[in-house]
Amino acid sequence: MTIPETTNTTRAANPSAIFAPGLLDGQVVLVSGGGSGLGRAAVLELVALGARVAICGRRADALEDTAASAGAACSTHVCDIRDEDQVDRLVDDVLARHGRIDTLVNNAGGQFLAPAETISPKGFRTVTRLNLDGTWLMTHAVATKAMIPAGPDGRPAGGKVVSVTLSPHHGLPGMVHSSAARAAVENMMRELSIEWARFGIRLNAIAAGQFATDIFMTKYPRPMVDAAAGLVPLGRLGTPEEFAWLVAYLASPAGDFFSGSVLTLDGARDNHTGPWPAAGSADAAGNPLTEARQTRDPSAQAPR
Ligand SMILES: CCCCCCCCCCC/C=C/C(=O)SCCNC(=O)CCNC(=O)[C@H](O)C(C)(C)COP(=O)(O)OP(=O)(O)OC[C@H]1O[C@@H](n2cnc3c(N)ncnc32)[C@H](O)[C@@H]1OP(=O)(O)O
Ligand SMILES: NC(=O)C1=CN([C@@H]2O[C@H](COP(=O)(O)OP(=O)(O)OC[C@H]3O[C@@H](n4cnc5c(N)ncnc54)[C@H](OP(=O)(O)O)[C@@H]3O)[C@@H](O)[C@H]2O)C=CC1
Repeated sequence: MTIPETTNTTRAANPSAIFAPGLLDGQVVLVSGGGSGLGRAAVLELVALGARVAICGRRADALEDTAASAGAACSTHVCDIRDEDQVDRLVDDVLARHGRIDTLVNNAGGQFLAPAETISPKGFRTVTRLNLDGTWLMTHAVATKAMIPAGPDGRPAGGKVVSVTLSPHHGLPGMVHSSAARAAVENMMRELSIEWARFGIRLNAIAAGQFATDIFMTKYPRPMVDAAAGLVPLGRLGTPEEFAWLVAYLASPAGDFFSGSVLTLDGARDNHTGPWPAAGSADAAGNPLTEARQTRDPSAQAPR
């Protein structure tokens, strides 16, 4: 029998640049896709703040690599989140190892870029299974095994779920499958935030804009990657650390009143494409065009 650990006594090498050490002492967080990119950054931040973190993904080597940086507070679990039996086993293993799950971070996901008319039924299913079904399987298993059952005080243990989705919300051309699946995940979080409030479970989504992870920089066609920052009003891609800080914030007591929210983290990409003023909206000096004030003709005023 594995004796559950209670504290993270081995702090990660790099302290948080934002939060106080010990902010998440005693917490256990499960991060899917913790072996790379945004998930890995979240793991390192959570461990730095005192949490014990379980990470899952399909590639053992990627998970081990993150664990080597995170230290003894991080356990690795090979699991394909699309497979119900593997997800069941994962959650059992994490509970056996750590004794509880306070926060689930549904970060595992992805898609391929292709014109909608070329996407086969299998291709569409592949992406929706990963992003929607996988997120549901993880959320349901963690809720029913760790958060709805009674905690030490006899009441439901409660907990938090943070699911990664996608900005812009108005559709990302070439990603119809993912645009559809992420919208569904956001509504899943909203719906469950109502149903499961009675168990003390808070569920939110982080709609990530474009972030400079290794895979983002290498998977997609170069011209698109090069153009991406220029489409963001703030003029740059997000950093994985900025994502990790928001995850840590939500996991902390400061996040306790967030539920059913979609937090868009995208440098304003959801609201406008590109810098402002846009082409055609600036004067010769580059300032936004302004309409001339209307001058009122007093003689045209209606008699009292
Ligand atoms: C000027 C405009 C600028 C725009 C700037 C922004 C542009 C980009 C914005 C991006 C925003 C989002 C970014 C991110 O999410 S970055 C993180 C990405 N990470 C991942 O995607 C990781 C996970 N991904 C995967 O595992 C795979 O990509 C996949 C989702 C496909 C799942 O892999 P799996 O191994 O399960 O699947 P298969 O490879 O076996 O494929 C199964 C079937 O899927 C179809 N398919 C797969 N790839 C393609 C492809 N490239 N084109 C078309 N169809 C594809 C196909 O039907 C496969 O079956 P078959 O092999 O039998 O044909
Ligand atoms: N980077 C960006 O600009 C944006 C990213 N996102 C989303 O944020 C999340 C993280 O992205 P990012 O870090 O950039 O990309 P990564 O590809 O590095 O991260 C995806 C992670 O998910 C894991 N994963 C994929 N499929 C499965 C599966 N079936 N079962 C278990 N784990 C799986 C991968 O591990 P493994 O391959 O070992 O299974 C990988 O660690 C993804 O959901 C992504 O789509 C959303 C918007 C923008």
